[in-house]
Amino acid sequence: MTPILTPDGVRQLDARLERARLLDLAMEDAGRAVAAEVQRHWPQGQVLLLAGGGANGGDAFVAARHLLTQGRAARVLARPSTHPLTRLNRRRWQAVGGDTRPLSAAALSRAARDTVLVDGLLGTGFRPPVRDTLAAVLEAVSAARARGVPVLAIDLPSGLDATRADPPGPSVQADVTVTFAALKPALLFWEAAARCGQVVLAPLTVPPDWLSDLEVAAQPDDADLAPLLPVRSAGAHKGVAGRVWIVGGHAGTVGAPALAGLGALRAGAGLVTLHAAVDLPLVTPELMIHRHADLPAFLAGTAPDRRPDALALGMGLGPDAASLAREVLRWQVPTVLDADALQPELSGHGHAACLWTPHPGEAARLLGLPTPDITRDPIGAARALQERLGGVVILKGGPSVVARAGELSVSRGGHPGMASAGMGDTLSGVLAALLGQGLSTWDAARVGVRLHARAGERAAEQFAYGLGATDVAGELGRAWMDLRGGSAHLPGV
Ligand SMILES: NC(=O)C1=CN([C@@H]2O[C@H](COP(=O)(O)OP(=O)(O)OC[C@H]3O[C@@H](n4cnc5c(N)ncnc54)[C@H](OP(=O)(O)O)[C@@H]3O)[C@@H](O)[C@H]2O)[C@@H](O)CC1
Ligand SMILES: Nc1ncnc2c1ncn2[C@@H]1O[C@H](COP(=O)(O)OP(=O)(O)O)[C@@H](O)[C@H]1O
Repeated sequence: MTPILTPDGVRQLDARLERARLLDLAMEDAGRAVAAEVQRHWPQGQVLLLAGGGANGGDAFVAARHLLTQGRAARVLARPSTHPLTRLNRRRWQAVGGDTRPLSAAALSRAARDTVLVDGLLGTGFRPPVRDTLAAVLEAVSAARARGVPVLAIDLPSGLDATRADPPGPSVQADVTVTFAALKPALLFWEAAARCGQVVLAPLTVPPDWLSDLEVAAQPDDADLAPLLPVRSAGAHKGVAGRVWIVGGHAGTVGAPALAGLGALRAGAGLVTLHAAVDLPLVTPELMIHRHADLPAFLAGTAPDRRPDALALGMGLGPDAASLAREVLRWQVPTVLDADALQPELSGHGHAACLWTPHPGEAARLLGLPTPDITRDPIGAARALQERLGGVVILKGGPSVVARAGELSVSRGGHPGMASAGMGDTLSGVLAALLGQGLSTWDAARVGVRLHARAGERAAEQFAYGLGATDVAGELGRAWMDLRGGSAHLPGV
């Protein structure tokens, strides 16, 4: 029987051939980018490339060919492959005189001396746990690195699951990771990111629609955020620069609202008032402090024209936080809900100008999940929180994820020293200040987390260890100028 293509069949075949051609071009781009980074970071000496059976291994063969033709001593240790493009690039490598030996832990240990190692074993197609003899190979890579052999990972270090923020088992520690087309969660978050070393994002010359229907999150540059910063006109007075309330504090946690107030002040709020049922410390004389014998009655009785432009509620507020939150949510004023106000019973009571700011523990409480489920997949968790709570959600961490309906953003920067008590309180004040100066909830969230992270980076230059929330608040003004592009000069001033 002889097969015949219908007109539709001809068109489908054309589309398949075009896709195959694009995949070949993409692998060529990927391997070329890897070779370029090897040349840039380690311009001398031998290069030993490890090729797994999938397309990650194909990238290694392409890189080896480019390195060899550029005069570098390159060798490949490879797993058998059934992947057509990987097999094609293995033949192309051999056609330029390239040498391939079978991969084993023993062969790797013998060869990995006075060389640069390129890890093309497992990429985005890896599903944990590591099986076969690969676990021993990963150990041999670690042993080589411990002897001082530098490691460059292709797309992501082998053993990491691209979709997860935590290493699922043993994985390669890379000095440099060259990734393609877009960042993956493993390259961004917590411990997995720490395995990647310096991350280089290499573009691929693929059609624009290659990623557009896949992309779920974006990481804004400072230049994207700078135009969103509020600008104070020359004739401004304190009444037009945002009247912000901070509602928080309880016996034992009176510092939390004070830190939020400081954050609000340093983020440019014109008038910041703290409302509490207990005495708050006057650590910042610019803040106005009101103690209320009956805080619920005070909030319930606040007439619409006395309400603030924005508020943050929950920092150290104690067990009444959820009922107080319900009261202020009725006002429909831009509101940051943090800490004690992050209770599951508030689901369905929010509004569009509501900004929820859980850390992973609070996110776990809101979603009724164990905390490791949140830290394993911060992007998925932020999306689930937003769907449940509405408005905009910031899932705090290193880095933080910002979610609104249908859109996700991952912040840049920050510092591990920011993992200290009170840091989130300062952020809630910053966010309330930005809302009070007229930013939308989405813009306030993205600008606020970046401003806070940048201030943390700056403060860490002085107090890398033992970083405190007040140190970070003190750097907010300089962080603001950094985001603006280094200029203290405001338009029209
Ligand atoms: N992003 C882009 O646009 C581009 C991406 N590109 C590249 O493609 C890569 C993805 O390639 P991919 O899909 O072929 O998968 P890949 O990561 O090589 O893994 C498959 C191999 O791993 C093995 N394996 C799996 N699980 C395992 C386990 N538990 N334990 C042990 N082994 C296991 C599996 O073995 P098998 O199951 O077949 O026995 C198979 O051999 C991507 O990371 C990037 O480098 C560029 O080429 C071009 C543009
Ligand atoms: N490792 C880290 N890298 C970057 N930022 C971090 C890191 N750890 C914590 N942060 C930031 O510090 C803040 C901590 O907030 P949170 O846990 O709510 O503190 P608290 O409840 O004590 O005020 C968040 O904004 C978070 O993004």
